[in-house]
Amino acid sequence: MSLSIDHVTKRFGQFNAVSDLTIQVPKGEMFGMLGANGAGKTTTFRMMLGLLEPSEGKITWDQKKIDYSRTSIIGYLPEERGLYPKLTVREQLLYLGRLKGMKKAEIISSMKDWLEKFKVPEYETKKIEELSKGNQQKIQFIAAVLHRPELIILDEPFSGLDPLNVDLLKKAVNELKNEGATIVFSSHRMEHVEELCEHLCIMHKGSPVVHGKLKEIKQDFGKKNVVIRADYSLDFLKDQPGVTKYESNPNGARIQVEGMEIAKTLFALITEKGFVERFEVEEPSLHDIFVEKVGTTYE
Ligand SMILES: Nc1ncnc2c1ncn2[C@@H]1O[C@H](COP(=O)(O)OP(=O)(O)OP(=O)(O)O)[C@@H](O)[C@H]1O
Repeated sequence: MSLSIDHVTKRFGQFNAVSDLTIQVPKGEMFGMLGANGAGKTTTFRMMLGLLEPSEGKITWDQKKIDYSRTSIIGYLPEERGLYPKLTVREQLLYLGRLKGMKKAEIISSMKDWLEKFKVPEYETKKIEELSKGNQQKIQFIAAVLHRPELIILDEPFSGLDPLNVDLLKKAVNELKNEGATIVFSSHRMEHVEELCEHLCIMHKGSPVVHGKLKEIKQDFGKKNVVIRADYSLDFLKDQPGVTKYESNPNGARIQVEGMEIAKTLFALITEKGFVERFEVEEPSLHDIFVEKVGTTYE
């Protein structure tokens, strides 16, 4: 069972919001959709949910088309948060849980459980309008997963949350994944995706520019970053063959190299020169990969 997006294009008039996107999300995995504003993430999600019809291609879950309005296997956190300000958290979740076919006792028990996880059990009787924006977002997340859906689609779930709440939410999505849910989420922040996902796609102007397994994407890229700390200038390494980027800083330098062999050469060169406090070879970041592929920075 998997979510399959097969050569999907979405046009609004002459404009391609999504162009020839093909993605497979295996069951039980966490998939990250990255992209700057307007890259096409929300449009892709709306098509996944059946809220928009692709202009070309098809999207299926377990080989069937999804109809969000008639199924409870999906949980969706939309980008535009939509809760009723005058209702209490309990009333709001009872209402939304019933729409998903849940019984009152189930809703109450699941709600208490989630409010406890988010460390806000006292919110049950508070009105939505009394909560801060970030806390309303937690309630909306609870609304999306209350009924334990198989497929969870979260549009920018981390945006607007403080670091503590980002951590609570990461814990929550990991827990849902460990229980078997398939999770797709979008983010502007590469580090969230690097930390949480096995598979990812970076969208740029409607097209997938980096796509696949995080580990393989990094391996295939080949290049590595060498981080060196030393109390003398490392500028002599700048023009070494195989050095593709050189950034010095007050404590040393961060150098992009073509591969491990070049890193070893740099190591030999600097140990000849003097004492090295730190020499570390790191995997390239998604940001490095994106910049290389698209020739521009992501933000
Ligand atoms: N209904 C629509 N009619 C016309 N253009 C649209 C429509 N919906 C989206 N677009 C355009 O499609 C492009 C992709 O939008 P989308 O909302 O999918 O991007 P996104 O990656 O989710 O961006 P953000 O991070 O800002 O939410 C944008 O240029 C947007 O203006």
